[in-house]
Amino acid sequence: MTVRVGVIGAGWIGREHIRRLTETVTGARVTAVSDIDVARAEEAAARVGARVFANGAGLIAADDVDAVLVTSWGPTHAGHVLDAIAAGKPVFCEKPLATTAEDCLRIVEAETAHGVRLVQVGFMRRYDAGYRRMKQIVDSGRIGEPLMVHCAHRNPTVPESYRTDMAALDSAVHEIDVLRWLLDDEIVSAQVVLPRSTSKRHPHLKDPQIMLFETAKGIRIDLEVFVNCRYGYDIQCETVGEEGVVRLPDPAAVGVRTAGQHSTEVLADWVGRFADAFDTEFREWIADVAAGNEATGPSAWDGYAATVISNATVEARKSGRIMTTGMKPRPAFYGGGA
Ligand SMILES: NC(=O)C1=CN([C@@H]2O[C@H](COP(=O)(O)OP(=O)(O)OC[C@H]3O[C@@H](n4cnc5c(N)ncnc54)[C@H](O)[C@@H]3O)[C@@H](O)[C@H]2O)C=CC1
Ligand SMILES: O=C1[C@@H](O)[C@H](O)[C@@H](O)[C@H](O)[C@H]1O
Repeated sequence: MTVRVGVIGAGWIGREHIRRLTETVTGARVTAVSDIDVARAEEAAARVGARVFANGAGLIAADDVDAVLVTSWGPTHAGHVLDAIAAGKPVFCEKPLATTAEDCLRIVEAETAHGVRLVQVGFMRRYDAGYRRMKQIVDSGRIGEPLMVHCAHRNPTVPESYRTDMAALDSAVHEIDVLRWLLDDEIVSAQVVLPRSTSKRHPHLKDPQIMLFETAKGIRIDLEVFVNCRYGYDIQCETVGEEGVVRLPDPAAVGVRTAGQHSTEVLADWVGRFADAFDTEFREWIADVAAGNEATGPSAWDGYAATVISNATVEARKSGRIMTTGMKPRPAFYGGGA
């Protein structure tokens, strides 16, 4: 069966995913596109022979849309995801699932009432080969019980529209999700320490930031988010256990020896760094939809958890205090226990 996908939001990542579903993933076809910028929707749709819809609701209701991909701006996600659940259609939502905990919980409640998992959230790092290998090693017990995790999330630059809160909401949210998954543990508190800001930032921005998280088992995580590091897009992660250390590999790159130096390339952005992870993420999603299976990737509950923790991180920075996340207990529908 070819899965007919409708895409809401034809911006940067929407166009990337339309290309991916058309050229890289087998068993999928983009049949519908909607964007509040109609010219953008028309251009993206014309490339793949899809129909253009004036709004997300019309696209979700269309007979030739089997599954929905939401790649619009964060604050619009909840409405589209809720419409897809109401229509009983699988929906892949780019991060964040929703920008408020309340909206995430509305989605969780709607999906639970529906009774089958329809929602998958776009936390693609869980599909990265390096993170997957790290998880195998942590789970195998080879490094003993994890005690600490040291991470860095560096972007070369960000646009002027990037605000200080986005270091947590837009960037660190990826570590927040992938570390909950890697450690099979919950983040219970957040703190933010602000070093001297780089002179290379837009004046309104606090950059870099050091985020400190504690998990329910007492594991300590330190995360440097530095979005004007200039030199490239660089994601680092090292888990320290009682008997060893496991470190995320750098992406494969050839070594160049010339002019008295030995160098390897640092990638420029998340598009290249996580290209393979995005491909795997979509292959698995399409395979699940085609087989009529429940969604198996990051769930609406994971989306809720990431939003709660990233919002607590923003509050921690603003207040200068350690903030507990105040997360609700995980419902049985999402694998929670008594
Ligand atoms: N997984 C990842 O690594 C990444 C995820 N993202 C996420 O993807 C989403 C989109 O990001 P970008 O593509 O960078 O933004 P963008 O601004 O390039 O594109 C968003 C598009 O959505 C459209 N749009 C906004 N509201 C809409 C609505 N209600 N209905 C239809 N279209 C609407 C806009 O006109 C725009 O064309 C964000 O939630 C962002 O956090 C973005 C980059 C990387
Ligand atoms: O999601 C993403 C962007 O929105 C964000 O701005 C970047 O910092 C992340 O690395 C990227 O994966």
